[in-house]
Amino acid sequence: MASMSSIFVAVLLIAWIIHTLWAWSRLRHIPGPFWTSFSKLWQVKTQFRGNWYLDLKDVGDQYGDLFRIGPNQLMTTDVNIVRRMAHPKSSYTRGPFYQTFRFHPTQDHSFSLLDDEEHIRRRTNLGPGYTGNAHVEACIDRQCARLVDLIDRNFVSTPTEYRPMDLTSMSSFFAMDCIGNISYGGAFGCLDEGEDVHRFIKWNEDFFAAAIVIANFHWLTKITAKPPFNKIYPSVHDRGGIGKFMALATDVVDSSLTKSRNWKGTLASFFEQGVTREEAIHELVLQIVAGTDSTATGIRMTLLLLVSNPMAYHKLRAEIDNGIGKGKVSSPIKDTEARQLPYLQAVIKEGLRTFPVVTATFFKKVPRGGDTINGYYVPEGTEIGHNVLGIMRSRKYWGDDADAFRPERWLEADTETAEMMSGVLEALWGSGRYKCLGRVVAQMELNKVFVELLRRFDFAVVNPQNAVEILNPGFFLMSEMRMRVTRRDDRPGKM
Ligand code: HEM
Repeated sequence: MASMSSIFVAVLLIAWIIHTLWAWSRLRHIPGPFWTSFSKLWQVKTQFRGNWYLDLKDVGDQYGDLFRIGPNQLMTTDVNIVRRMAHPKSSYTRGPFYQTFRFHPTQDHSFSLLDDEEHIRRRTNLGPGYTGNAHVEACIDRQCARLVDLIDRNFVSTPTEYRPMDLTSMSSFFAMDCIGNISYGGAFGCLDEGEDVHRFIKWNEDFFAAAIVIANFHWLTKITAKPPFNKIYPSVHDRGGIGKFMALATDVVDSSLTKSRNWKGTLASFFEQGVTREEAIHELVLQIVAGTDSTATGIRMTLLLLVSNPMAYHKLRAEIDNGIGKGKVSSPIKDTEARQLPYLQAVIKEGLRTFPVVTATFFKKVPRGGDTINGYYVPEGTEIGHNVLGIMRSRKYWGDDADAFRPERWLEADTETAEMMSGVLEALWGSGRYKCLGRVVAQMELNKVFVELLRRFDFAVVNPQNAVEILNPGFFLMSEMRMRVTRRDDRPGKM
């Protein structure tokens, strides 16, 4: 007679088979690689290979605008679906993916909140703290000056001296110090000697490698939130990584609340809008994670694309020099002036389009009653994510040269096409009620940094055959982007 344990195992196996077949049949009419209907193995495999964004695009190219990548998970390459899911009146909700990005087992920041009502309330209160005001502009100007100074001191090569610069870390230091100055009351000091002072980059690599796997299996998020597993969360006692930023944020928020320091900017606005102490702390920590590598990737990859496209590089330099000559570009350039430089704006857009810097799934959940998308019925509870690289390289939106970095496309387009293109590119920042809160801050950084660098320096890639190391388990992890930097002898008004 079979033992109780073997009966138990058999029941479990049968239950698993029935569940798997049920999951397969719910979405069997939606195209996608066959095995993705039964398990998340494809996702895990491609994430571990660090090839997520490229593999996802390949699958999208093969299977169309709505395709399956897991038993309950679809991806879309259609910008209208991204907008529809995020529309203020839509009943779609965030998928469990978001909760994995909590930095505390029980406390949420705006990005990790699953409760939509609470998320809208939080965004309404936080929103004014993310505007690009004079305080933000002054902070970014200061960090541009410090970046220039660091390059001047440590990384200028001459015919007799070779001092290569790793642009991956330098761009991260710049973005991190901008946030420090804007929200924490002072830069963290990364740009002082070119050091990851609070070891964020190392933490980021480890965190994302683990978080992406956990995000695939939401039950792990629930387990890790409970003792004893909750020890894996960062703590204010950590000497580096995000725990250190939590300690800094706590200090800043507490001293601001007790008015022992008179903070301007982000925190002042948060408190005016009724953001609580805990909410403010976790939001400041989120800013480091959401606002460092995203913007830094935009800076480094756009610069790489420019350096690899001499015509675009020289056109941009000429526009900057000309603007300086005509008194239309101050030192440092004002945000309002940068917006009036058409080629600069085209370069920034084209850089973000050709190399979209944020490639996470951002899964949303289909509401009660299901939805019909592009003729396919999609049952409620199905998760749908953004195929960002697919959207930004789709021939449907960008034409046959979608893969090429060509800033001119933004200047050649007629008004209607240019509006369509800008609208599609906007999806890079998410959409509607989920849209990036830091968009204005990031844009201001991009508006300034290229001008401040290119007016003084020239850049050349050291290893064109392997210009940068890229791993993408869902987010970009980059290293080793060596640049040879030289001082411009022909710089306008030699500063
Ligand atoms: C090029 C730079 C950036 C890009 C492309 C980008 C993109 C995004 C995207 C795609 C989302 C999520 C959208 C969704 O859930 O559907 C997001 C969320 C967010 N980002 Fe950014 N981001 C950038 C820079 C920044 C910066 C500099 C900050 C902070 C200063 C920031 C703060 C945030 C926050 C707080 C959220 C959560 C918004 C919410 O909860 O609704 N981001 N960002």
